[in-house]
Amino acid sequence: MSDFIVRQPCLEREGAFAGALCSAEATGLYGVDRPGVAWDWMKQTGQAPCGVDWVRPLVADAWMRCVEDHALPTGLDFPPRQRQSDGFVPEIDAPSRAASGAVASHLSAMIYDLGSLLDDADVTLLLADAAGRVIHLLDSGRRIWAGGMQMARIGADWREASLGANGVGTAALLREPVAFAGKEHFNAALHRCATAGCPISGPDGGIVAIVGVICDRPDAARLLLGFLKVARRLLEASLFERMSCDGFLLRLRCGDEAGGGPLSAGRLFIAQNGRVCGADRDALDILGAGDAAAILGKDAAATIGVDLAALNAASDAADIVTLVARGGGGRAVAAEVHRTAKRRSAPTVSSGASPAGEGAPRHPANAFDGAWSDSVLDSALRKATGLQERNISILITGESGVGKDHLVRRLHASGPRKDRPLVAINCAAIPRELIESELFGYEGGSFTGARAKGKAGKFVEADKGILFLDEIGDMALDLQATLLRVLDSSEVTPIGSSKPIRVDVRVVAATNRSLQEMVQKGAFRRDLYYRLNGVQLRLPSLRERPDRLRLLAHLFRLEQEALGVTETMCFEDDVWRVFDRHPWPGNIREARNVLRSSIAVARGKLIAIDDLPVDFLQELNADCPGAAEACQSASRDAQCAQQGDETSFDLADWEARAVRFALASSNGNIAKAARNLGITRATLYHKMARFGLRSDKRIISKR
Ligand SMILES: Nc1ncnc2c1ncn2[C@@H]1O[C@H](COP(=O)(O)OP(=O)(O)OP(=O)(O)O)[C@@H](O)[C@H]1O
Repeated sequence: MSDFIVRQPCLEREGAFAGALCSAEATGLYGVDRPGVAWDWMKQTGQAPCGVDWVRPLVADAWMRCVEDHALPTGLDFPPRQRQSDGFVPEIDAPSRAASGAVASHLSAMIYDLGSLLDDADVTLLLADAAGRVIHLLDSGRRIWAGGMQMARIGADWREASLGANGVGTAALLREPVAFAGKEHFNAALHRCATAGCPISGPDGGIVAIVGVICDRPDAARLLLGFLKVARRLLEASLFERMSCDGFLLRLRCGDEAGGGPLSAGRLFIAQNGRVCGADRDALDILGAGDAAAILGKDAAATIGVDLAALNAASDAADIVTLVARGGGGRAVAAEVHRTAKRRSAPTVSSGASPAGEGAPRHPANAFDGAWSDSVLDSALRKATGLQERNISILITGESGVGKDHLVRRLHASGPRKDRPLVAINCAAIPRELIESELFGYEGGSFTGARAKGKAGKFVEADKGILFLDEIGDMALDLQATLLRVLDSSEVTPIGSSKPIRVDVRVVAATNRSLQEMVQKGAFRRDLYYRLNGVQLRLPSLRERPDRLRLLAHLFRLEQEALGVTETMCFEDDVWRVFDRHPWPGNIREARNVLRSSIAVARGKLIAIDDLPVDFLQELNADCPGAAEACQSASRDAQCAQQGDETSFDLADWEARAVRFALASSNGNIAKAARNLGITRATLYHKMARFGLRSDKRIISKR
């Protein structure tokens, strides 16, 4: 195709302009892939076409910047620019520095919710910081690009200067919604895709993030852009909801009082000093403020014609005020006025109007605050708290180890019942014959072996608090009927008593089994299922979570703290690759164990693949060559160790690692560590002395 173009004189201007691409119209070629022709020409000549109609002006400008400003190579499939020395951990951490922890995590949670709208659409939804580096990524990145893994991952750099013109990076640079289709992308690696990006503004008008979509259908670019514009409204409205200020909230009405009807749209905040300190996109549109900077931070009296005296009077009299829109010849806009006070604990959502790009000055809220917030957990927690307040039963589902119990504890700690008891009962762990007495209590002497004074059941213990029914799928069928009765009547009758006791409990149930399937098979009562399943919150498995590496990095820090490691440790790049590809059947529980074990076993600050537990490596798919080799080598090592082949394996070293690991995982408990190792305590003390280990947490502080 490229040869063809160069040999076609009609595509190039003659004379003084030789070498420049002529207009597409002038060629008389119709039905050709114009961006494709222009891109091939750019590949051939190393120049960006300028002032011609082969590509949209937006694309031509972006290509020009790529060639002239960013000095990117033309006609290639190139990886995003990054420092070769960058390891995996900096790649994960870097973007979070560019976005406020609170804002990024709030948006990530929202993205998670939006992602569910796109479940079957085969698109990848991402959130990037204001410059264009990915901080959250959802769904089918892998499916779309088998070969594009480097880009479809958290930490990837989508800035135009790094990856060439693309929806996300160019939207960040231009600060406006942008979509690219197929060969409109500067980088050949993106030619199979459509990419779109849309900047998200905070209430103060500054860009806080870019929401982007990638999909493997180049013709879907416009559609993606439409979706993103809707998503932007939702995200910005939700950021506005989080804002608070000492002053006034104005709810604008679109039309004049006579003709506007009940339609109300647009909100803005005016602070006590009389300045406009926040506005949503609708308010900016209604007030004709094309650029947020035209009114944000400005004196309200001077810009929209309303002063503090008018606001005070209107809010006292529950009256409306009239604002003057800047555009449309000073059109009058009616607004309700509400006095507001700053929520002292509210996280700031201020973004600062920091321009995209490296080295741009940043508002303090955009600086990395070191806090990691689990967007999945936060989103579930938000939903659960609302449901709890409305007395709706919550059923938490998800594989073993995904954090169902953890979620309930967080829900209790942060919810309205935090000063009341949280009573957990594991329905799988209590013998069938005892569960009724455990749940409902009994009167003294009501059965053989019963305490003389009787016992209050879990329902009574949990009165005014939360009762957590874990592993509910394991409850016997006949008991399910009794449980349903109690839930419906809010009364329990202890065994041996005829006096019902009224209880006020919020019930949260959890299971890793499919209750729906159990209902179909008749193993779980349908009526109880509906009673418990007011709303179902499904926690995803670790392998499904696009942010798993960030979560692992966070858990890694937690484990180091728990083990009292004082020096900062990190993983080799290969280890992160293994973590990324691992199926994690034990989910977060497994992750914490693996991280703890590798910290304990590692000999230096850098943790390598052979510091990972062998069984963990064995769980890996064979398609992860590095890990498979590591796994083989670890198994070989273990075999050699068993066979006493000291030429290829240092047995003492292996033994020392095993001892350190056993001590760390038993938290310094000698008896437990010895049991786990299958040796006596005396032998363990002997070995500890030989390896210079102590029984407290300091054993794992690095040499
Ligand atoms: N978001 C999280 N941050 C830190 N630790 C977590 C998180 N979620 C879970 N964990 C930890 O992972 C381990 C397993 O979590 P949890 O017991 O809540 O899982 P589960 O889904 O209830 O498992 P099971 O179904 O087997 O009972 C616990 O040690 C818990 O503290």
